[in-house]
Amino acid sequence: MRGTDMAKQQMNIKIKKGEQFPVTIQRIGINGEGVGYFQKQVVFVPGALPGEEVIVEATDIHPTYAEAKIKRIRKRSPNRIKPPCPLYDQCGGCQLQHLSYEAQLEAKRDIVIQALRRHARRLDVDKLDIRPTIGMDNPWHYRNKSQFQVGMKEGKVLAGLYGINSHRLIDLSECRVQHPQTTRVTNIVKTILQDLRIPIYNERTRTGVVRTIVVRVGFHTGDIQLVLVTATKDIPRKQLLIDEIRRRLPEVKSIVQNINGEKTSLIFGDETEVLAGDEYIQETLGDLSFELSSRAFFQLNPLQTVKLYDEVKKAAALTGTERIVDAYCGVGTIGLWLARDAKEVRGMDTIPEAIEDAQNNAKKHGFTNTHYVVGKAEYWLPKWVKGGWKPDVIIVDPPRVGCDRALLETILRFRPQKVVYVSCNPSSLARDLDALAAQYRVDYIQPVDMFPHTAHVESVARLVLKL
Ligand SMILES: C[S@@+](CC[C@H](N)C(=O)[O-])C[C@H]1O[C@@H](n2cnc3c(N)ncnc32)[C@H](O)[C@@H]1O
Repeated sequence: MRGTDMAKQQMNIKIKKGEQFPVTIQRIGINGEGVGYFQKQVVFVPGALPGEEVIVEATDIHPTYAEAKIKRIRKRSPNRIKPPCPLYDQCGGCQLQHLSYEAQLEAKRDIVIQALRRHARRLDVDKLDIRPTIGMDNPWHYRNKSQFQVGMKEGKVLAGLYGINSHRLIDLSECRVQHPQTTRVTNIVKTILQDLRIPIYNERTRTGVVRTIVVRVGFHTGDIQLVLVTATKDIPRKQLLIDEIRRRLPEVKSIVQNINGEKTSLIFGDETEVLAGDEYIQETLGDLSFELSSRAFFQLNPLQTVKLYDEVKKAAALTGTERIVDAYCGVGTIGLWLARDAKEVRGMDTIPEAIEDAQNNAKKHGFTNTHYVVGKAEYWLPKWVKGGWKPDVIIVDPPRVGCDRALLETILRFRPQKVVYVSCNPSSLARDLDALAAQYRVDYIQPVDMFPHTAHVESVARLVLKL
């Protein structure tokens, strides 16, 4: 990311590894690190904050930038606070706990601005309406899903996240950004795995069975789903394991096994089996309820999701006569949020279970104006348009890589009135807005904080067709 961001600058870094020097931090970078300059060379300093003067030591030298660690803070930012989590320095989950929440919100808006300056050369960023980040009233315990890797250390089962820039597993028996139920369930499952001596997967030797414990909680329903991701289909003492989970965690409504035998950083494999209870859990957003199967994407911060979707609704400004596309629809949440105000909603997603959930969710609420299909957005949109079905508003909510070029080209070719771009990655947002700027005016961008204390920022961009 940094390499490609900086590559265009063709800068030759003369800093040497181990060299110590002062840096004044200018801004927060896309990964949450402080970014400053030393003799016009870009330096990334994890843990440093805008306005701080720090003495650093270069740790890694790249062709266009250096990475450095703080040796001493010469001038502290007034926004620096003591990170509330005792594991913050080790765990790689959060990057901004040392920054006050108000300042995090400002930094996130700035991250969006920086990404636009770098990747959206066609846009006059200074003239864009980039709004203050919408934050949370209480920015803790907001995550509805934990995905903790499982490991063994000195005969003890651990579950947690990998440490900063390392593959060392940090055992997290408590986490301040997770809903307390997710960590409680994980802790009990960890004990059960230990008691029953279920083999834990070893990444290095590629032996053992249990890889990841995934727990998803319905904030508004209290439903809990547990997914055990295993490297093999067989689990020694499987029935005993299921019985023990049911006995000690009767509140878990859905117990699922997902099999992933690949050497991959992806959590889930393609095969899923319900071990006990239901296939789905329920969650509600506003007055809509959703069935969620284990592999389907669902926003991780339900309290902010309602604010995010209200922003999408505001940006779409529907009158009831529009045909809309909910591209990258997941379980259909955005489209259903808007369906009452639209003539027709069509959505697509590559995960078949998500589409099945979307269809069930639409049916359950009695929507007859929705239509969901499995497949790539870049395949379906051109097909619909060629077939004579032309949407008035397109909502895209792609994964971090952004939209496929073919999808953008289809939008540019047939020119719907409005595009609402929901993005979890400012860099791909900026790149795609730059492409769309050939035909669209960026009316405004609204950042929303879905992940307090991390460097992630979600944005809703409203684009209107140029006259
Ligand atoms: C950021 S999620 C958005 C989900 C949904 N809009 C929501 O708010 O819950 C991105 C979704 O895109 C899907 N996806 C990834 N690549 C896709 C593609 N090329 N075409 C359609 N869907 C895709 C993923 O399965 C995932 O559900």
